[in-house]
Amino acid sequence: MESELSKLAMDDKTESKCPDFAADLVEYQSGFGNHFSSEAIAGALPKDQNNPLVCPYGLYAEQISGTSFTAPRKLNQRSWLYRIKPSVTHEPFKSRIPHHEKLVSEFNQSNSYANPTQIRWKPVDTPEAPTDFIDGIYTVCGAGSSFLRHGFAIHMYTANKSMDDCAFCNADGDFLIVPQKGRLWITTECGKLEVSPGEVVVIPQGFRFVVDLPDGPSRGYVAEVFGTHFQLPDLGPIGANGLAAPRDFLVPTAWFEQRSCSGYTIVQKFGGELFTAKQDFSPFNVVAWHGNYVPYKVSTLLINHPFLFNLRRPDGTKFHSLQYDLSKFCPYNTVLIDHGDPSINTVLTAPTDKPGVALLDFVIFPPRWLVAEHTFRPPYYHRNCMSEFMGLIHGGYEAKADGFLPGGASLHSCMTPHGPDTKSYEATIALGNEAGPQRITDTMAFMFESCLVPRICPWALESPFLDHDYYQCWIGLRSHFRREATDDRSSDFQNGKRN
Ligand SMILES: O=C(O)Cc1cc(O)ccc1O
Ligand SMILES: [Fe+2]
Repeated sequence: MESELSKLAMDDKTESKCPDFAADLVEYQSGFGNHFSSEAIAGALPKDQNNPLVCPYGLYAEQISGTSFTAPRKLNQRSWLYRIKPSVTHEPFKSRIPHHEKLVSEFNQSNSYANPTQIRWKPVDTPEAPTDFIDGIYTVCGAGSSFLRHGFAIHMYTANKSMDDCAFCNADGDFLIVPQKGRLWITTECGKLEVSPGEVVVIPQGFRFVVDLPDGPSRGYVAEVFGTHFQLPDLGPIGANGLAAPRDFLVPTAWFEQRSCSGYTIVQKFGGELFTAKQDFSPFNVVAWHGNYVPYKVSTLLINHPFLFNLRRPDGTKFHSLQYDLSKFCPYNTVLIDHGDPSINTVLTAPTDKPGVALLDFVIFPPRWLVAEHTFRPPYYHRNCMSEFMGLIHGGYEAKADGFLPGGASLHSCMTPHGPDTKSYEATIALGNEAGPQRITDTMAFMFESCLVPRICPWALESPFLDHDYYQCWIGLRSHFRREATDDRSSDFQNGKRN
């Protein structure tokens, strides 16, 4: 056993930086909330105990706790990592220079604004200057505080370059990353994850990870939660099955490199600020691990549609469209009347202590059938005590005929009225009561919904991508009111002949 690791030590590489996911087939374990275990070298996991005096292969045992030691068993999350050197082997943390000015983890009047207006952003351009995932992530809005372990932040990222001999670690909260353009090759201490648009990945608080961009320019959304973790929603009367299935969540298998490098940098996000610490080896030196505190991904989304991204074939040549078949999420919907609340499409929820009140829900609007009778089928007009941030991964959104574009975003805060734009309203009414079953296709929108009221960061409000005309999309909604009693279900009424 010992000799296998010494052989690896002789293979000590200094040159390879971007792990070759294609050559090194990424393997996963499946399940949600399981107690997983994985060994890159057989026998590397200690038997019968977590921290023996001497671990197999001379590895160090290190625990990472995602909940307090004393959290109730059903909520308790921790993993044991068996690594070549412990994480502590680094120089002191220093404030990162140049400073990253656009990350916030404690929202207050000094760094963000209250604004009840309906807000929409156009998709941002990919940067021209070399920008990696860390440089390219910026906070749009959020509420609460990472210091007080209650709150959330919504970030977006746009990047064009892989991270280079540097790993990110978010001490503030869990990241739920929703790529919109370009795959992410994410190396974590538990192993590798390949995440494509149409999939999402959760990197829990404290894990070190590297983001490589195999397709070049990349863009997406990130929800960060402080003081809690994502879980699957209860299914209530739906029953034991439906929505996101536990077995569709994929967790990495152990992967390590024993690579010494003169100035490996750990970039730690702590209280929204970035700190760096140098070490002389790759932090991806975990030979085996076990536990239930782990990064994971899920293909929640999408049914057979082409994505227009720059992807590479196995032979290295580029192609520009890829057919994903990711019909994993199992949507439920109304089958007779009325538009159901969007909570029916919750993929993951980060709870608060109040039953049924989410710190942050991740909800999707996937392709599906609409069959409701004499019903206004698009999302209803509404005001919500929860706040709704929306993004669009692909295609169009049923409530917005124009202006809500893939890679763009919108924010409808607590009690801010919103709903279908004029064009979507008129088109729906024109279809009338006789509309048969309709299949919504070519779409994947999502919502981060929170019970906390977000404050908005100045750069998001001053962004050149802010859509100043957003309100116009509702201005054309005209009154259809008439005093005579009408039969709401008559096709005349539905056909808009009432004025
Ligand atoms: O505002 C939105 O577009 C999101 C949304 C969708 C829906 O189907 C019902 C309510 C809701 O807030
Ligand atoms: Fe809404």
